[in-house]
Amino acid sequence: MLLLLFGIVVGFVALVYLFLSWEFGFWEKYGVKGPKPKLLLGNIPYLLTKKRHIVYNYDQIYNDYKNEPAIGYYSIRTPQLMVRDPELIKEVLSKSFHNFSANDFSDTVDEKSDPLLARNPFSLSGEKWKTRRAEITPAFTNNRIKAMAHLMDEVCVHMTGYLREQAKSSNGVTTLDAKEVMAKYTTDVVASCIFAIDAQSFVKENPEIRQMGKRIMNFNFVVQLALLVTTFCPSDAIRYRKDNNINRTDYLDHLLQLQDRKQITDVDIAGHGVSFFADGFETSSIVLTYCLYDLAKHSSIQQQLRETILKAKEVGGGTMSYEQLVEMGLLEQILCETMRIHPLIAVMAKRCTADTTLVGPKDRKIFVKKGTTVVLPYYSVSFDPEHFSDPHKYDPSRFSAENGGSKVYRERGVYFPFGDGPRMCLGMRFAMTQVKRAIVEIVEHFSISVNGKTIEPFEMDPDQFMLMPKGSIWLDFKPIA
Ligand code: HEM
Repeated sequence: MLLLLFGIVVGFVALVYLFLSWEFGFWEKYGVKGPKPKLLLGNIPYLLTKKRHIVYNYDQIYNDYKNEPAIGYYSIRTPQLMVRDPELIKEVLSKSFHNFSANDFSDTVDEKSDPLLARNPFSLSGEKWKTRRAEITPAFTNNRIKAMAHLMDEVCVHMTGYLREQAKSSNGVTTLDAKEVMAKYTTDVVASCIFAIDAQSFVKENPEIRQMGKRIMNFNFVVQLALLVTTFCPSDAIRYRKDNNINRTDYLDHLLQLQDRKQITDVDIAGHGVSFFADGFETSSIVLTYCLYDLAKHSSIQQQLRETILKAKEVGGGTMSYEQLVEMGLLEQILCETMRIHPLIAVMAKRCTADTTLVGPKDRKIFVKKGTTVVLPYYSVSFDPEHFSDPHKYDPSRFSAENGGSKVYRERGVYFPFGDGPRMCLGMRFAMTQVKRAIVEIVEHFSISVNGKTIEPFEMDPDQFMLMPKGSIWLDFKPIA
């Protein structure tokens, strides 16, 4: 009896072992080099142990295989491919898009249990993705964003008032978690642009919509999005606008026109609204936080930007036009460098949608099987001295017009903060506008410096999907008289 029990246990352990290690010869079979995986953990141990952020595992793999165009590794037990060569990165994002048209987690969202997230282009593939993307693309034209710019102005007034108040009650300088302040700003802008509501993040102590936003970023989507929608469902806004014949050139207006033309449902509208909210506020607030941090660290660049802003306003007769804002060269360079030196994500993960062979330098052939996850190591590429000289140095001038702007790096396949190709970020123009508007507002009215509460050098927080340092970023805001 004891022997039988022993046999069952040994058999079970052997089965588990086989299950976990079955695929471990995969990359060797296809002649793709890569690190030896560990049982249970594969090559991304931080995924399970959470000792550090997974970005450090990916970065190690990237740097250990400098001469390989692509590296085969294992996520727990699953073979995945890291594409390292910039030409191949371009191939995956653009040239061979038909073979890599899905995001890694596309189609994992169930439309029945999560009808709203299932309408986000980010989580779709194939025809459904095409349809949803086509539905909202016209909402992000230059004219539509220009028409929404005054909503950003309104939020900026609230933000400046809030920061001034905070400074007044703290002897002239206020120390704040910059990420929290920037999230208030982007939440209010996005809520105003989608639902035409004033979320009052700078007024209320604990605004409901900020609470929802925080929970959305905890990835407990099903419950949270339902909550968000029941609280802020645009149905009331839709009914009100229809009943009162109100026309505003905002996102909701675009969706209502779409409903007239294409018979989409209220749930479709809510889905698009929630997508905009989820995609729109967190990403931009992190970029904003990092940009303020860089300016706080480099006071001469901060001052140079302040002078540029004041000059532009002088030319504009005391105000800055939308065109002046989006075309301000120095601000563009500063933001490009922020998005390089502080990547938001470790890797961009795509799924191979048809068996294909990538051809690397020296005619190196890499077979990619349908279903394989292919990651593009944005973080590591950004710090690769082969692509960016002195990569850890903050230097906005590398993106100056004389040096060819961001275009040169994009064309080389080494700079893609918004992705590239047919799935490139839909909200890029909107994001850049809301980020630029807030930077201009703060730099014009406040002198900013890094507070000692910020833990440096940064160690990325393993509990967050997007790259944010542990303890957040704390800045001192001092009003300029
Ligand atoms: C600075 C802020 C932002 C950054 C850095 C950013 C970055 C990205 C990236 C890297 C992707 C993946 C691209 C790819 O798969 O090739 C993406 C996709 C997307 N982004 Fe953004 N994003 C930002 C802001 C926004 C905003 C404000 C919105 C909407 C209001 C938005 C909407 C989307 C959508 C809908 C997709 C999915 C596109 C598709 O799969 O077809 N993003 N974004």
